[in-house]
Amino acid sequence: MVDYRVEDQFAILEINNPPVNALSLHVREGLLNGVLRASADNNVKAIILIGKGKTFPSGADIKEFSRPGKAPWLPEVGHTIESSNKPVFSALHGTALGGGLEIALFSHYRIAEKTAKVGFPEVHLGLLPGAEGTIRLPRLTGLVIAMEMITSGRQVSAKEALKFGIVDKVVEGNLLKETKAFAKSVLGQPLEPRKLSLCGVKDADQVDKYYEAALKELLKKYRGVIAPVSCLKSIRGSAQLPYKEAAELERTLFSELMSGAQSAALRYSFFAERAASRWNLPNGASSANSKPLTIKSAAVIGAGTMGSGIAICLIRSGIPVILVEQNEKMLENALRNIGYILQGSVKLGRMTVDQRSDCLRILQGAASIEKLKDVDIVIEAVYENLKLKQEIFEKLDKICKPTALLCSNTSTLDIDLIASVTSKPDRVAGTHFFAPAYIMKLLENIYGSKTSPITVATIMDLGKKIGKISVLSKTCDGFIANRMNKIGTEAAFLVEEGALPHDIDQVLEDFGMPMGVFKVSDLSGIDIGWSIRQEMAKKQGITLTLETHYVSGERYSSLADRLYNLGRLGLKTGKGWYRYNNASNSRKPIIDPDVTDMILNHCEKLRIKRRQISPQEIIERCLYATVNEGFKILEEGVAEKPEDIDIVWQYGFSFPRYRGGPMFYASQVGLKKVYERICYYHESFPYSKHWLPSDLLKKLVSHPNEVPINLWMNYTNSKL
Ligand SMILES: CC/C=C\CC(=O)SCCNC(=O)CCNC(=O)[C@H](O)C(C)(C)COP(=O)(O)OP(=O)(O)OC[C@H]1O[C@@H](n2cnc3c(N)ncnc32)[C@H](O)[C@@H]1OP(=O)(O)O
Repeated sequence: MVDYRVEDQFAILEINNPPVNALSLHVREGLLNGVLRASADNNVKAIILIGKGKTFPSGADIKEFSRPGKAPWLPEVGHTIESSNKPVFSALHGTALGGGLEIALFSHYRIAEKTAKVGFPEVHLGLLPGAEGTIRLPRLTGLVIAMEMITSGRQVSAKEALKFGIVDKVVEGNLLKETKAFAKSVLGQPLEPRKLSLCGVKDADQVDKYYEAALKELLKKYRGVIAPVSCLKSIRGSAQLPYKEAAELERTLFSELMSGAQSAALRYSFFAERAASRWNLPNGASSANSKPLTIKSAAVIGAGTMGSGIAICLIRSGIPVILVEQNEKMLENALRNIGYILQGSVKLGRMTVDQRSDCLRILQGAASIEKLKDVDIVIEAVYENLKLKQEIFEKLDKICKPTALLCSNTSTLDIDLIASVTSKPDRVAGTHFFAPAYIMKLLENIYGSKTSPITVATIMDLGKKIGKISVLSKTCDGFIANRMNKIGTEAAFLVEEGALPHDIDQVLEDFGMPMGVFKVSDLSGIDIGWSIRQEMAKKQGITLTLETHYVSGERYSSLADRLYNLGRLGLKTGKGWYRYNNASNSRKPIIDPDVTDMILNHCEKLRIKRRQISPQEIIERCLYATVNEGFKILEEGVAEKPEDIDIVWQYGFSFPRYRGGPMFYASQVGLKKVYERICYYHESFPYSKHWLPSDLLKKLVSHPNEVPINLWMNYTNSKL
């Protein structure tokens, strides 16, 4: 794991632990023994630590965090490095992160290859740099930079690292050769001034001022997240306490974070995100054995908000797009809007003026789909109507080249029904983007019963290329995301039973959702849900009224239909579940007594006796109903693994990452407890089939050993 050799009186300790040279036990042992051996060797003048392959260590081995660890610990290795009687040089390339950077900070000198990046990403794992990184970095950079880097987890370039004083030299070419050359230039110089444990923090007298300012920012930016504040406390300690005491404080704070629920969820999320990119189909095809096609050109059909957003994602990644829209005016508007949106990105510094021009150069509008015969992929994004989509796919089947992939941005419709009108159903799939498509990171890809592995591999790969997190779902009504989301349904029932919309929103926001369900509904428009409900009623041959309380034996709430009838369509009409001050163009929701009256009237008409509803019940009803559906989705193979579901929730519905996702959250609450509450709510609400307990959940609780491992999490010790 650490190869030791001596060259030109340099002991070279080459860390060899692919893929990222994580500081696993054997690496720590290798470093410790290597430094001791080199220090005792009279033929060695200096020691060089370097990573083999693509990077210097990118951190501690996160997998080790979930099991009892073994000494030597990183600080012990670090102090052995610092106290060596020979100068130690860390030669950085790739991503020198976390524990990797800490090892470098224990070294006496740091040389970085020009493209290297350094940083402390621990905060993304709900941790702090626990091998004295919070004590050492401020000694090099001063407090402000250390606070910014550690609390944000930002990776900085070699050039910036040089400016901040983190590295001593940036080199090009052969890193080892350049490091030796640098080492020769400083050999013989005293080591004491290079030992950070002996240095002070130069702006220590300003610490309270910097701490207060940074804390204020953090509390605003990371509501409910604890690690950034702990990072800050530890950095404050670095300035206020003697080195040893500061290191003890850091260790205490690190242990608290490590044993907490937030870090467990964030570490799980790190692996879940990577697991979601791996997929297996029931026929044995998988991401490991299927190669994607290269997509060189694309078309998007429909120039509405979704279509335009999808086009932006593609052109931003250099894929030329033909945007098809029959309505000329709409097409013109869409092309103009895309220009404005990209202009906004320029203003925000996310792209340059030239990059914007390059994007617009590869975008063209077209009024008909006849022009699409040469494109590699078509993404249809017209409104959610099966007949319309089938008509389009029938035409595409005749016009497009036989190898073209035909995809639909449907959010609910069965991919098999869409594919059935084509002669090449193996080339048909769903690519479900989330609004706004150019911002939201999730791409929910859907395969039908005839979708080929190549098609799946290509859309998953395309997602990665355009900067999305791709998750694969089997086709079904609503796929993973929309099928599972029961929050809106239960929230409406809770309002009928006694809660008010702002009570529910508050509880959900306190839980960590960025916005409550009723605020979201106002933002997207009350008419959207209304159309979906009307369409559903039409399909079932029923008429919905304001008194409808059951549909096909299922409980139904007509509260949102009442809002629609009152013309309260949400933010766009200045009134919805809340009121908005349109005069000042404010998007701030204001509690509206008219809505409360409307709710009370509704309950009176339907003779619903209202009661006090606790925050606990709101969370349980909204989340456990969703979790129950999640287990049904797993059971049916719609999602291959719970990680896929959690990633859909994090990136599609902004579920707080520090809670992992609904499935992980359930595992932390304890599946037995969740199951019992689901059974209780099923008894209480027999007319809501989403409370019918999932068989898989029942089995997990009663016979966990009979459940295949991929159906439960590999990374956690979930409580059963
Ligand atoms: C006392 C404690 C002291 C210190 C605490 C720490 O050091 S905590 C760890 C801090 N470091 C990090 O958080 C870095 C995490 N990794 C990354 O950000 C990226 O992996 C990285 C290094 C930028 C490389 O990105 P890339 O896109 O090239 O690869 P990918 O992310 O797909 O990772 C490749 C595989 O490596 C696994 N992996 C990455 N980092 C770690 C790690 N620190 N420990 C264990 N495993 C790691 C990752 O899961 C991938 O595995 P795979 O099986 O292929 O999914």
